[in-house]
Amino acid sequence: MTPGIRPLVAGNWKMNGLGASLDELSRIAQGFMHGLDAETEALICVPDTLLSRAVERTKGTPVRIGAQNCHTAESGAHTGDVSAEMLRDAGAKYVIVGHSERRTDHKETDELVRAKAEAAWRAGLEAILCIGETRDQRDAGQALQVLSRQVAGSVPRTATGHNLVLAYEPVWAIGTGLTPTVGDVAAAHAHIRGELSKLIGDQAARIRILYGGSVKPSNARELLSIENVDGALVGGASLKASDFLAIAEAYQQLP
Ligand SMILES: O=C[C@H](O)COP(=O)(O)O
Repeated sequence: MTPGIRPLVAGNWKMNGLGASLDELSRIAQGFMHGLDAETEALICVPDTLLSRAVERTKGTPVRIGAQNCHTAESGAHTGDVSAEMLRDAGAKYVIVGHSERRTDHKETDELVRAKAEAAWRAGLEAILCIGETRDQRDAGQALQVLSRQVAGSVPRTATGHNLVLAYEPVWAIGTGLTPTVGDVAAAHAHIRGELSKLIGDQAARIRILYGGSVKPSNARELLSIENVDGALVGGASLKASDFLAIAEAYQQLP
């Protein structure tokens, strides 16, 4: 946790969820309506096909809806792509950019990720920008170096605490049940804050840095209590309302 920063617990449904999964979303929204601390911001990033319906389901609740990717252009001849403006039009408030699955599957570079963050801002969305090292990079002792390169290459210099959230997701921890040690998470987050500070100065202290990678109810409290961890980006466990709510509750119970 970082004093003075509102924590964010965000779910990323990835390419999961048909209409029926909106019932889980309704349960999440109910959980935040009744009993969960309003100090913790809640967000679910759904597939584009569910955006409008998800916004409808969460209307009047504290849960916000986001998307998982956007094109850099506002409109044009880009078959199959969706612009940040279109996501905003459908009711999204956030968009994830540079998730490692997109960096790998679609060969997204730091430069492209930076352009997507800027496209998100042009449309009035907040960007959740993902960075993180692979297993090989960690084993080679290059994790912090990789994070430095990704921050310098993909974070626009106009980033502020109002338009950017950073997510540290070690690639090897995503969907594997593995997590870094508390010491490694603390070192990575402190390093990211330092690199942000070199890039954007004082605003670095205002930017939320989420941890992502196999967050579940049983490890949420430990992970979320680490210094400079300002919330979580949750994949698999965000598909089940009871798990997602338990993760958010873990945050609420921190001293
Ligand atoms: O965006 C979320 C992350 O990729 C984490 O996924 P996971 O919680 O299933 O490991």
